[in-house]
Amino acid sequence: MAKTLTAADIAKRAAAREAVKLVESGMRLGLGTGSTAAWFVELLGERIREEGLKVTGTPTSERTARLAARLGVPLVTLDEAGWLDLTVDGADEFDAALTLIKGGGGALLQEKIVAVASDRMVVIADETKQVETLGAFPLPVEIVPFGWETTKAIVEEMLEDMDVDGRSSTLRMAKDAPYVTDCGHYILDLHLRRIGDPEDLSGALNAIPGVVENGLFIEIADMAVVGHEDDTATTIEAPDLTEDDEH
Ligand SMILES: O=C[C@H](O)[C@H](O)[C@H](O)COP(=O)(O)O
Repeated sequence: MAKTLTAADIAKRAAAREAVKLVESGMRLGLGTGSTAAWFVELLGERIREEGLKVTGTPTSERTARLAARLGVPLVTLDEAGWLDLTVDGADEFDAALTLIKGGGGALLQEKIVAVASDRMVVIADETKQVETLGAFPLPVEIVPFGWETTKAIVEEMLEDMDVDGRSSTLRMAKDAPYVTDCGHYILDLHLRRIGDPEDLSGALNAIPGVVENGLFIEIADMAVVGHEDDTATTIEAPDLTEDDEH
């Protein structure tokens, strides 16, 4: 029996359906992670099967790799691809500048590596992800397991000097043990409520030795495709990207 789609599923699928139209034969694609990106992979698989579209996919997580393989999307690693034409991925929040919070599904590090190695990054999301100011969604930060409690304390101390409203953080758990990313790291979720200066915060986080990467994607997305519950989608271009196509 076919699964009944929720309003959110319809909106996510609408965004993915619009984004999959951007794919042309011969493209090397970056494949995002999460429930919205999964719609894109599914619709891409459909085009491959029905139109004989020739593309390669570079997955940003083991989850996406499994899904794409099942749907018949030919997979290559980022190093095999060398560079990507287009990456399509979801987001937990995005603002008018197309600054994103990502990592709710724990894949932020590979997602960022893949996105910056792409000529074009398109974010797909339902309209609930669009915010005026980032920060209601806890900011994921990927950290090294060694000394993680010390790293957590340093991060929280650093937050005292940042333009944010909350300063607590929690180690992400998977049942009774810390959640471990595909790259073997932990994730700290920062409960900031409001991020006044994403660039400042991102720089300060990444300057801490135990921090591997944070979930703020700044000037990486070129376009957002926003899906709506009535099964339509609208697009938003990034306002402030330089002329240079490559990130
Ligand atoms: O780590 C996960 C990714 O950044 C996802 O793209 C993000 O969490 C959005 O996921 P979803 O489309 O399921 O809301």
